[in-house]
Amino acid sequence: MAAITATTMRKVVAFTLSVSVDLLLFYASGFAVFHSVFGHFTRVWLSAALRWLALIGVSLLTLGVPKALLIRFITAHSLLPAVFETGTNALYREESECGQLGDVRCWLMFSGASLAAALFWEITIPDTDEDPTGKEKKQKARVLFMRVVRLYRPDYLLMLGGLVFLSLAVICEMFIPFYTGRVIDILGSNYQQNDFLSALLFMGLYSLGSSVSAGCRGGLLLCVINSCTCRIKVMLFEALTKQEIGFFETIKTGEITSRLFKDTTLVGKTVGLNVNVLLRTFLKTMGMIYLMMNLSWKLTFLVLMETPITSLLQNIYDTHFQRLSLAMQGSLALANEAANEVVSGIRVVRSFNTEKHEARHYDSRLMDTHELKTQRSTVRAVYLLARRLTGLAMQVFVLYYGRLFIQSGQITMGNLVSFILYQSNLGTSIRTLTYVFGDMLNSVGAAGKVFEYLDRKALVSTDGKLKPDQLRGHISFRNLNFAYPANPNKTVLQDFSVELKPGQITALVGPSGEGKSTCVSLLERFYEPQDGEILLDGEPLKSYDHCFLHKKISVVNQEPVLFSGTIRQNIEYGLKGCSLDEIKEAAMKVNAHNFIMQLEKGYDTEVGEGGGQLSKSERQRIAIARALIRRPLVLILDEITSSLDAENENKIQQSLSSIPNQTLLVIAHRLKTIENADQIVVVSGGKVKERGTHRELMDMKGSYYKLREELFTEGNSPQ
Ligand SMILES: Nc1ncnc2c1ncn2[C@@H]1O[C@H](COP(=O)(O)OP(=O)(O)OP(=O)(O)O)[C@@H](O)[C@H]1O
Repeated sequence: MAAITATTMRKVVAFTLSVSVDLLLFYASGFAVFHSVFGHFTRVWLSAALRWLALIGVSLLTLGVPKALLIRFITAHSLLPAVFETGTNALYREESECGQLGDVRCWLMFSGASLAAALFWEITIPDTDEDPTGKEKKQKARVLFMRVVRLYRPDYLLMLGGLVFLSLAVICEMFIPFYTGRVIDILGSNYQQNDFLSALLFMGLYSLGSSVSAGCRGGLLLCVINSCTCRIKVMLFEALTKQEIGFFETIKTGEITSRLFKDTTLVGKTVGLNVNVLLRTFLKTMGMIYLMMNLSWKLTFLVLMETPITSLLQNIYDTHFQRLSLAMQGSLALANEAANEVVSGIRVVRSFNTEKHEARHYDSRLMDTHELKTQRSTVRAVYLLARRLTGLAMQVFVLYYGRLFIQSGQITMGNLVSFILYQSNLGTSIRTLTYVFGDMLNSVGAAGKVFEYLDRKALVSTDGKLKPDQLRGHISFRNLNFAYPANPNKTVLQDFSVELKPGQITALVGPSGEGKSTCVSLLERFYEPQDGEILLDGEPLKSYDHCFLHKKISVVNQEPVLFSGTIRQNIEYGLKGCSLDEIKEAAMKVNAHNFIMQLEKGYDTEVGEGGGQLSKSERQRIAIARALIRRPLVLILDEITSSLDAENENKIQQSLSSIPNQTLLVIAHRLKTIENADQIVVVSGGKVKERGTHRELMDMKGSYYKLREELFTEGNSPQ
């Protein structure tokens, strides 16, 4: 407490001392005697230097080494009168009222302007000493921005048209307040019909020009934005589909979809919308400042003093608003996740009678969002209040000085009206500039995330080129060691070696979770093993062409996945130009033709989302038909029999065993189904525990034998 009081006291002393010293020097420099000794400009600049030295000295003595912001304020405060005076004289060949100094109103005005300038400096130019990464960040943002601009290349012509209309709209818009003031002047003084009509005509023409150009600008630029956004989305989608499976397991689906939907839209906006607004507002601001200077340069200076304060307010507001918006998005995503989970698992919710619990859970998540929304609205309300107050204060100043200038004949009433109209537009423009600049940095951030995915090279490469005319289908797993990317510390396969011979059936059996399906994933090249390799006809799997390989190797998984569309589309999935006869032949092999023909639209029946309108067995048979129609050289069936009844299982087994020279890999729990396999491999703890034919393994009385015994005693008769 005592420390706080001492610090406060020191600050009060420093402030009082500084104001006294500064005012003393400020008044002293106005004395006529100094004027006669040094001349006008020498006196002004000497006073500036003395005040700077004195203020820095006082700060050093009372507060220690002053902070950067304070030094900036002192510098601006000391030098501004001299700069202002010199500038006024150079531009208008006259001495300003403030040039005489010694006027406390001038002192206050310059203090306000200096504070504003120092704050503006603080916001716009980060201290590179304090923030060494600032420069790097800016450089990165610039590179990203240019990359986004290049994405617009196909639409450059449309964009150019949009920019031409943008400039026209701004130019026309700028003259409307000017002619409004002119009409007031004509009405107020001795009325001249011709002048009045011509002013009205010009006003009408400029309004029309501005509206037409603004419409064309908006239309053209929206076209550009839409086409670019669409292009980026497709590019990103393509890049995503090329990523390895591990990528999708380590990154949340929400993050991927957010980049695909939200960030791409933001990137599209970056150039199209923000640059449009930025350019338009910048041109308008410059034009307005020019016209305002012509109406009254003194009032313009006064109005411009508001700029840094507005920017500071906007900056503070944007920071808080964005922070809360981000938190709100996260909390909304959690609430949506809770709702989605319940909707998709509604059967479980109903059977466990947890409707009320889930409703409360959803409510609590929504309350978090609600709280954040309230905070965000409060921040906005405070910001709007502060902004209105600043604007109001400036309007009062302009009216006060405007009245003085009208009285002294420096400005007409119409000019003041035009000026006030420009002033309110200028405030909006400056706020827009600050906002758009921040928003553009945001969009560039989003672009960074999009490019990160676009540039990402899949860890499992698909660059293989090998496409031999003849392939036997001999697969060798050689000393594989593998851990999933999502769980790199757990080795799933250890020194795993197995041969799959052409024309033979190999069965992988073993307890659950021991690594059987992992072999299939590696064979499909979903992942890259950390050690060892998989060879197809003696060549590493990765050297084969991606398309070629997946035509030769087909997989039917435990959980068959169908896509919305017809049965026909699902069977011929990924193949071009399949005839209906081929589709029917594949369906017959898996005993699916009969049930398909009983459906109202036969092969053109829609299967619904994820094949939801079919039973699990029907889905499974269509999935097998989808694999068989490709006539694969290597067919992998991962636990497909669990959802098939005995009749379908027999039929499918007959069909599969009648395909000559096919390498068949079967993973099965129902050991009956694999008794006829040429080779049975027992997998345990990611290693090959036993291998041999059914007879050999039964005679060994090892793991395979035990497995059958267990299944038998559990009532799951292997026979
Ligand atoms: N995508 C994954 N990411 C991380 N770990 C995984 C992944 N898939 C499987 N695992 C783990 O790898 C181990 C082997 O799984 P795998 O699916 O190969 O077993 P499985 O023998 O086929 O079992 P099941 O007979 O039940 O299908 C398990 O411990 C499992 O938890």
